[in-house]
Amino acid sequence: MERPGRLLLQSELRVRNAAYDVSLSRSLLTWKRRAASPVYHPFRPSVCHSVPVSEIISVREEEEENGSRQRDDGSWKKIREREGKDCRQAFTVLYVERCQQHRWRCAEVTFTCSDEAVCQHWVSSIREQLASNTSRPKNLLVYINPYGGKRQGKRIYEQKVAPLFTQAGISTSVIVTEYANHARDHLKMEAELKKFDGVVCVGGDGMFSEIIHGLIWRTQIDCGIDPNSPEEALSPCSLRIGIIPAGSTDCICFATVGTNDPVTSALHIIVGDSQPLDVCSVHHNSMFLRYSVSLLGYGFYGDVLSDSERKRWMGPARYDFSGLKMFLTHHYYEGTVSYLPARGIIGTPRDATRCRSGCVICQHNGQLNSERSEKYEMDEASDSESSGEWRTIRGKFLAINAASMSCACPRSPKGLSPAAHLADGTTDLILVRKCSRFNFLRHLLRHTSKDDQFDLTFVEVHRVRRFRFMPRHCQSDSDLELDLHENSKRQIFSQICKDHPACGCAPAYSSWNCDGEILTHTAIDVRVHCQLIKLFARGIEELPVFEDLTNPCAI
Ligand SMILES: CCCCCCCCCCCCC/C=C/[C@@H](O)[C@H](COP(=O)(O)O)NC(=O)CCCCCCCCCCCCCCC
Ligand SMILES: Nc1ncnc2c1ncn2[C@@H]1O[C@H](COP(=O)(O)OP(=O)(O)O)[C@@H](O)[C@H]1O
Ligand SMILES: [Ca+2]
Repeated sequence: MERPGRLLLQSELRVRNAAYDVSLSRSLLTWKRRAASPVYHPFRPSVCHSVPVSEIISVREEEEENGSRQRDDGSWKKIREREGKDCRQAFTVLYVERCQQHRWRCAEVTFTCSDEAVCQHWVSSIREQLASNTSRPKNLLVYINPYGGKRQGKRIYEQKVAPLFTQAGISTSVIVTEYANHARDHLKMEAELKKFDGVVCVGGDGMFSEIIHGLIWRTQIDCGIDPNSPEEALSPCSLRIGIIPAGSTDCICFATVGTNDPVTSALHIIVGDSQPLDVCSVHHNSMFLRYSVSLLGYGFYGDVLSDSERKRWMGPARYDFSGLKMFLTHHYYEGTVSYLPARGIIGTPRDATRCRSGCVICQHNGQLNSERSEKYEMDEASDSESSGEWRTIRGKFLAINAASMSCACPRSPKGLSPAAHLADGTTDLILVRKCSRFNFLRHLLRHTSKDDQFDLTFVEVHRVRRFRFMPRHCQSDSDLELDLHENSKRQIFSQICKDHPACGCAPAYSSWNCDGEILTHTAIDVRVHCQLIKLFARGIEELPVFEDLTNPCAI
């Protein structure tokens, strides 16, 4: 918590009929109960509270009449003045309150005072402080996917989010999508982005993917950069994106906020949080395919996704069903993975430290990255490939996963790569080699326990800036790329193929799961773009372990 600093206002006000010393500085609003009796009272509520000004949602004027509070719409005041009743002026401050498991709630406290001028002064001073905070959004462009998750996107937004935005004085322009890629194309071609301070995505990871595709594309076009080029340094997007979770996995929200809760996300948007995020670009033979921010998975996660798309009617449970099915199917995939290890950075995928709010590793590596790209711009030797840093692994794999963030989600609260960072310019490449069902189950189960899922002989993990994958069936004739249709026909064929090892594995063709979307090509080149986008989030907050000594109440 910040130090209180110079006081802007200090008054004696009442909260629920008790006298409080209330003070406001640029950083803190504090209310401290006046010592009425020195006798210890076990049931007396906490006597001192303080809220960072940055976490005040809004302030509203109220009036209190004989103990019953009324919202001030002017009419009450006139009647009261006419009748000459004894009234007190009041104002209510709405602020962020932290609950369990990283959830935030909107709490409120009402202060009363007998002097109208004092009350007005308080309201205007708090409003002034809020208005001086330039990181808060005033106009938002909201896209709702009515079709994602349990199809509750519209209801979630209207009931839980819109009232909070109204209270915080945020104006919105809301678009309920009518078809897939509606939001992406609207952002690419139509949206008047200058009018907005941010974009809100109500939906799952797939919907978020649409939003970033629209926004990144539009930003590059506006900056005169070719968004298709695999070698171009992309220009970062200035508009922040807020995620209101209303999908099936919602791992981007979970990994950046710590919970999948629409009210918590709305509050992070209102207070104007900012969290940069790495984005991977995926190309096939220099042709742009897609961007990814969470999981790029070939093999197991690709197959789970392909299979689950046909079971959308099951809702989020489709992933468990298809997960079990693909686990039992136990296919392996042959191919070559090449990667460029991330050099000069701090942090490894096996670290015990986690990416948390204000992560110093992200700050350090992000800085390093911008210095590197400046250097490379001046220096022609930007192709690290020529300097021979690339490494190549040929083999048989059950899964090839690249996690640009932890991919924590309710199914696996620590995620696919628990030590991955949101904004360090790298992705964690996880290779699960062909092994028995029993061993693969051990690996999967460790995603849900404290045990290290990488501490197994058939699993390896590398922190990389770039990687490539070439499936074996493309190596002989890479021009003969199979389209999705042919791919699935071959998969059926491979299931009945008798020519596979005795352990029960069947060699097969898979597809890439790219943030929940299936890629149309299997041979891909992936490159991480450090901190290309920003979210209305702050990363997962560290849970407090001891009393904060800078809290004025604790002194
Ligand atoms: C035995 C239990 C094993 C639990 C293993 C859990 C690992 C979960 C890691 C999940 C990483 C998720 C990364 C995010 C992907 C999303 O972009 C993407 C799209 O999200 P959206 O629908 O919101 O748009 N979601 C997905 O691709 C879903 C992946 C879900 C995978 C679930 C796998 C379940 C495996 C169950 C195996 C059961 C074996 C049981 C044997 C007795
Ligand atoms: N109005 C719509 N109708 C059909 N599909 C849509 C619509 N709007 C978005 N989509 C698509 O729905 C898919 C799933 O959306 P998402 O919000 O990620 O839900 P889920 O987490 O359940 O997959 C995405 O691929 C997105 O492009
Ligand atoms: Ca990263």
